[in-house]
Amino acid sequence: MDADTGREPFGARLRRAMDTRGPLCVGIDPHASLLHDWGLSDDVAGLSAFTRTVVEALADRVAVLKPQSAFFERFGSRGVAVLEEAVAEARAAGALVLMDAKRGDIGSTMAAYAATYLDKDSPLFSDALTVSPYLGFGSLRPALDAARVSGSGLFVLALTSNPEGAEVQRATTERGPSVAQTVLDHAAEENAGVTPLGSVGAVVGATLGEAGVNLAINGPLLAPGIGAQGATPADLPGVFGAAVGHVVPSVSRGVLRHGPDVYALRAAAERFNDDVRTAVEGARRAR
Ligand SMILES: O=C(O)c1cc(=O)[nH]c(=O)n1[C@@H]1O[C@H](COP(=O)(O)O)[C@@H](O)[C@H]1O
Repeated sequence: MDADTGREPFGARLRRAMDTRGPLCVGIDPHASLLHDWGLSDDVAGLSAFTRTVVEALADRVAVLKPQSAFFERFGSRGVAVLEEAVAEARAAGALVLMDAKRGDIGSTMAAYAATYLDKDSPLFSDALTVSPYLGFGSLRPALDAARVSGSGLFVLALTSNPEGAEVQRATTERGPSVAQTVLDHAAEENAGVTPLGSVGAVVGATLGEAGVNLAINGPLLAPGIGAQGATPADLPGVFGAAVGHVVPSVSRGVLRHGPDVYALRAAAERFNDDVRTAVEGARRAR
């Protein structure tokens, strides 16, 4: 328990969930093409049916569910209402909800985003939030403070899975290290001394081949890019090296394409979890 908040911090809750349920995070990304493939209409009714099915299939068994806010926002306030319901239901069923909204703004506006996702009285209150540090890591301070108060987590974009990210993230700072390394160093400072795992995570794409940065941040490493973007669980040891035990591999379409059958969705998630465990264990034995 955190002495100040009385709530178990996100990092500790995530570590336990990864150890008991497996490390996989499944993204809830209701693409129009997936709604079509599931035989659903591309409207709020289709969005709602899709989201309920994913939550019913997976919230009681995977460690993390990651709704991608954009796919809900595109339907306006009624889409956001579907998102609110999904967050509450997934959390009630035992999944940790990572809201993928990639928020980032100047401090005072960032405080409003923090109130939206990291205040326990907000309708969109989530266990963790993805944030962008590209207005300067310090601009995230209101979110870092709010997360600490509510026992929530943050995942800060460091090296994203898309090829366009490199021109910003691999650029070197005046002090020498890359921009991404500077972000990771800030995350490490936030997590210093925390056990068993800090609550400030970083996003590092599974597609990178080799991260080429120091990933020892004492926090979770969200690894998107598995499945539809071409990476596989077997790539994880090569990308993450000694930090692979802290990796939360994230898959959206690679699991969702197996719906709408709930058993097929469960089987797909289980296969990814098994493949990740095999890859991580193999890397541990080889060390
Ligand atoms: O933060 C993320 O989740 C994220 C970061 C990143 O570097 N790359 C990335 O693809 N994502 C998200 O992860 C999901 C990937 O979806 P799939 O490619 O279908 O597995 C999408 O919701 C992306 O927005």
